Amino acid sequence: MGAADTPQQIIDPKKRYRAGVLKYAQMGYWNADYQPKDTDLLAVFRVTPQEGVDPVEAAAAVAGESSTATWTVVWTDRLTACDKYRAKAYRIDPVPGSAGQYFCWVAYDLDLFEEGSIANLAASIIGNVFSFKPLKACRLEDMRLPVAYVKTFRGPPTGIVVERERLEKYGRPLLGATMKPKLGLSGKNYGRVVYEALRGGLDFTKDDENINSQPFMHWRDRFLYCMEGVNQAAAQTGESKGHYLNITAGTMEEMYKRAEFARDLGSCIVMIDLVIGWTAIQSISNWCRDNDMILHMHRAGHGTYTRQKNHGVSFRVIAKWLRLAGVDHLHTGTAVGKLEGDPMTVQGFYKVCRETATAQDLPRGLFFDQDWAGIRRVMPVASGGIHAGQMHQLLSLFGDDVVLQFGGGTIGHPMGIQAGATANRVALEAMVLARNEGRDIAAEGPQILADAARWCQPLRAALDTWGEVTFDYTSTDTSDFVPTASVA
Ligand SMILES: O=C(COP(=O)(O)O)[C@H](O)[C@H](O)COP(=O)(O)O
Ligand SMILES: [Mg+2]
Repeated sequence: MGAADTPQQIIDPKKRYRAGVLKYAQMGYWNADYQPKDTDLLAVFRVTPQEGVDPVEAAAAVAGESSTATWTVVWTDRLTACDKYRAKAYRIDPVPGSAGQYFCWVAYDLDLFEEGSIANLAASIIGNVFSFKPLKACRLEDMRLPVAYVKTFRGPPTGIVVERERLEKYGRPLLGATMKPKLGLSGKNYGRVVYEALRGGLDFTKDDENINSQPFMHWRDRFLYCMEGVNQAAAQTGESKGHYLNITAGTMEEMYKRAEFARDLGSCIVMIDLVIGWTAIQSISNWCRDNDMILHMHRAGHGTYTRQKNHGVSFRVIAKWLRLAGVDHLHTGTAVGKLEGDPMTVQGFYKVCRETATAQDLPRGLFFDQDWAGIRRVMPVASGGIHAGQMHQLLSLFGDDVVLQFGGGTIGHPMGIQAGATANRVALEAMVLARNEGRDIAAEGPQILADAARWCQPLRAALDTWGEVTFDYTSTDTSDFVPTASVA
């Protein structure tokens, strides 16, 4: 679409390369006839042009500024294969229900990108364009990454299948807990909380995103006491257990040092925060691959740019990049808990993590088919304000391949941490059994939990304490999709 007088690409080289300023569409960054190639990277941006800026020109500007263009004609274009290297905006659609916003579709040639580098991809696609004055706002909604490009990444070092095999845990979600309070515990008390939670029935416990090496607990103390808790709980229960040791630090050298210590203590898993950056993520992923270590990713910081629909980067794009970069676990939302998460949108993130090929699914925010070309699958992590009383909702929404993580919902239990863990384990096993027996757990869930609580006092206490707790707020990040009536 676009106005009939939308500027078209100037073909005559004398006019096209004369010094001066042309519109981006005139420079060739808009081509409504372009047929994307299988090897192209495709992106959908949600663009809000400034008043008076033609949406087509806005789309062309996005294509231009995220590929080869600058604000004026440069003759040095002619020293390059510029027709190929120029990204092409090829389609725009008004966003349903949001006047003044447009979905702009852009195709990028594969040769614009270095193989195996998310840093390079990010610098191109989200490098400058989000500050561009003719746009009021801009959001990267989704990307299609061609198989040829996907194949240049190593992906998750472990993946869902191998993680389950290493842990010998099948047929149910895994259970975890984030340590609380987030900050302040000494190493010894912290290790005790880890032990209690694992002993009570959880598979994993976890450092919080901001636990590194503070004055109250240096990292080595944390690692030593946590592994003591892990080993004791594993020995007493006969189950494999783990604690995500957060190795996030100020330098890469320090992260490697902490990762090596975790390995030497026998930990099966280490953790990093998203804020360490793409290059650090890829480096530590390679280390995990070489050391048979599961890599847990906490998406700390993402909400600063993923949450608002009009500006930033959708988390589905971040999830795609993280799968390529190579993480084994990824926080992807709970839908029912304390943090942002529209159920359909969150299910879209889970599809990105877990499927071998992700089909277009507009109601879930997925604009493209995505072939993952054999790279391993990421275990999503549902965490943030969840409790045993929501078990039926969590299992219905997310199925088995997920870590359900209850921090406050384990440690805040009135009968103690072990009881909190037992409540979650019993709620989960009762719900999985009911589902496997063919019951409709979404509808019958509260009754299934109440029945299980009759012989499990910790579950009874959990339901009495938290059963009524809900976080019913309007989601900000929903897909803007309007189904079209089928023409019979
Ligand atoms: O500490 C917690 C949850 O604690 P609790 O279980 O006590 O609420 C995690 O940092 C959040 O899950 C992060 O959010 P997300 O998983 O959405 O990235
Ligand atoms: Mg946290």
